[in-house]
Parts: sequence; C-alpha cells; structure tokens
Amino acid sequence: MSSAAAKPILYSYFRSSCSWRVRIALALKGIAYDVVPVNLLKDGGQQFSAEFKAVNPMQQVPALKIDGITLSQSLAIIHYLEDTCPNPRLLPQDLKKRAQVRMIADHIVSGIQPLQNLSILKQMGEKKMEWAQNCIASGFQALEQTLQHTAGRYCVGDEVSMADLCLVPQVFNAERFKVDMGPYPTITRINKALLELEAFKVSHPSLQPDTPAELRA
Ligand SMILES: O=C(O)/C=C\C(=O)CC(=O)CC(=O)O
Repeated sequence: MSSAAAKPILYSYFRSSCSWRVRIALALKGIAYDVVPVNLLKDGGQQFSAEFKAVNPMQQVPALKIDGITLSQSLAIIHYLEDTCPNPRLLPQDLKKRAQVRMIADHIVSGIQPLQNLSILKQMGEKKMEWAQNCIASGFQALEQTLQHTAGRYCVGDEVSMADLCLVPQVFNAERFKVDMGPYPTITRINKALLELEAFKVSHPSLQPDTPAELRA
C-alpha cells in the first residue's frame, strides 16, 4: 500500500482548541484517522521534544500526516480536507457568505485564540485568568455584533461552515476561563445548536483518547 492510502495521523491534545477544530472537520467529512496524543504540559511540553519537532517544526498541535505530507496550522489543514474531500462542504457557495465565513474564522483563529494560548498564558503568571478573560471578551463583543448580521441557525446562514468549527472550541475556552457569556446570546445560541451535532460531540475534549479520567464525559 502506498503512503497515500494510509490512514491519516492526527497529532492532537484533548483540550487544545486548535486540535478540536480539525477533529470536527475530520468527523464531519467522515475521515477515519489515528490519534497520536501530544501532552502540552507533561515533561515540560511534549510539543518541544526533538521527536515532535521533526514532525512539526512549529512545535504546536494539531499536525496531520495525510496523503504523504505533514500539515500544521488548523485552518490550512481544514482547507486541505475541504479541497480533497468536499462533502459536506464547509465553505458556502455564495461568495459573500464564503467571505463572511473566512472573516469569522480569521477573527477567532488570528484575533482571539493566539492571545490566550498556552505560550502567552505561561508568561502572564498570576494574571493568567484575567488576561484570558479580557482577550476572549473583547473578541466576543465584536463577534456577537458580526453574527447578528451573518447568522442563521449557525454562524453564517443555516449551513455548518469553517466558522462554526472555530466557534465551538473558542466557547469551550471561554467557559474554561470563566468568561461571563451573558452579553453574547447569539454566540451562546449557535454554540448550543452546534453541540447537538454528532461531529461536534465525538470530537469533544471530554471524549478523546488522551482525556484524563477526571475530565472524561
Ligand atoms: O492548559 C492546558 O492543558 C494546555 C494547553 C491547552 O489547553 C491548549 C491551549 O493552549 C489553549 C487553546 O487551545 O486555546
């Protein structure tokens, strides 16, 4: 069998929001894969090991070995899955809606999550919680307003899109960092609707092979 036919391998950490985005895409598209867990806290962070650096020089999860290449950066991975496995589609056909999906995804992926990721929080010491709350809250204020124009049942209209794959893991982080979700009724409603879908359930941080027993669903 050629490497192109091998099952993809996802390097993942159960509660990494970026890993979860990719797990949702794989689940929605029905792509079977094996998980190699990378524990971001253990041994000073397994992402910094020489072994993992050889897989992903960026020393971050997720990374996906697929079709003979190794990809990192969750949205680049999701776009590859979209290009190679277009059903169900995660980008709307309508070009304006498509741009709105990308706008929302980028807002979360570039404008919120990197400000509250592990490497930044480590440098915040005691201010960690407050910092994460402020970054997520200011990002969500903008997102709430944006969604009031774009949302149907989901972030953009009534079809699940890449924006939704970014939203749900970011709300999980917000809850983890005890952000008051009161001011974001649209975000809360869409998150709830998405969590009813099977692909969002099976990929949830509480159900992963590396989820610690005390956090398992
Ligand atoms: O505290 C830990 O268990 C370690 C890391 C994470 O969960 C992942 C992140 O860096 C946050 C994120 O996904 O945005």
